[in-house]
Amino acid sequence: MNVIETYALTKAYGSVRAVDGLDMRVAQGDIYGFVGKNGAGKSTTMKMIAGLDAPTAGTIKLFGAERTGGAFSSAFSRIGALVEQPGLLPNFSAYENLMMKALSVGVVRPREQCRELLELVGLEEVGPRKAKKFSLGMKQRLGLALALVGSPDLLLLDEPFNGIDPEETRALRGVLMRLNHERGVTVVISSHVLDQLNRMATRFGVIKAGHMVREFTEDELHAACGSSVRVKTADPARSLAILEERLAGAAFRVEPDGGIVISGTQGARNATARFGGAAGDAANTGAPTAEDVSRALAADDQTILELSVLERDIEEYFVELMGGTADEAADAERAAQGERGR
Ligand SMILES: Nc1ncnc2c1ncn2[C@@H]1O[C@H](COP(=O)(O)OP(=O)(O)OP(=O)(O)O)[C@@H](O)[C@H]1O
Repeated sequence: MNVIETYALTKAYGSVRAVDGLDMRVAQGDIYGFVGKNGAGKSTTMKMIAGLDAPTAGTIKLFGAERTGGAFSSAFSRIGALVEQPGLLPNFSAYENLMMKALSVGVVRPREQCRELLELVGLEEVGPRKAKKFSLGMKQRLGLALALVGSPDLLLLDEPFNGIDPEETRALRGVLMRLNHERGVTVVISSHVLDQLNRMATRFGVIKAGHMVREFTEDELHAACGSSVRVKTADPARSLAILEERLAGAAFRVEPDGGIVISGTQGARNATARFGGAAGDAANTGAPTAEDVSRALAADDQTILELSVLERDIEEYFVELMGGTADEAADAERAAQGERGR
């Protein structure tokens, strides 16, 4: 079941379309990495899904129930959100912060839940210390605990790793993975820093200028980024037909110059559409080797003009989809590390 579905979701601030016709699908049990450059529209999307902002147009379905415009939906009670600032009461302790929220949302046995949440996020020892004295990482973890009050089924986290050091980052990642594995909580995490998402996300959505560029699973990511073989022959259409027949299970993409790229599942449909062939549902069984490709073509006397093995870096792949350059990605990573060091 999909926990989140958006259809042509749009948010305009005056002439700025922060989110522009976004289609998004998050399935139950996903850890969904929502990736995009600064200003791509991640926060605005998260706010609309959390019910903190109303869409200008489009539809949001939560847990299968539709809502349009800004209408309230009971689905919101199943969502925990850490979007923008954690919203802590600075002069209260961690426990008091949690208790206020637990009482305001009517949690049954609030004391037990608050103690359990403090333990889950590793803040059980902080005692009466006021939240304003906490480190950034501790504030993030308390923000996460607040989002978890009421035991939500869906957690929305906007840039949760921003500004926290590597140790805190690891601790936070561990908590999120436990929530997902042990309690089946679906987690959506937005970030422009790939490193953290890469280590935990099971699905990804890449947003660029307010619209979804692509959604894919972890396996599809690795298939797209694994090594692949590129071959150019004198008769690309015939060569493609031969390769599809002899290398069943691989995926094929035809480039504008007629070069055929053989890899995992990515791009299989392009090849099929272009030559009207029948690539079928190619499962990712790993890319065939250059030898496999040349042997298959040689058996049919195809003339090979070029043959090469391509390696693709995961970060480069994301940067391509997000529409940036590797230098920009490196700058963003340095900026994030700077914030973490402060
Ligand atoms: N309240 C607002 N009023 C006007 N423009 C806004 C508002 N909120 C967001 N925007 C604009 O909408 C676009 C998308 O912003 P958003 O914060 O959703 O992006 P983002 O992907 O979360 O970026 P970041 O990682 O920097 O937070 C940006 O151009 C931003 O300047």
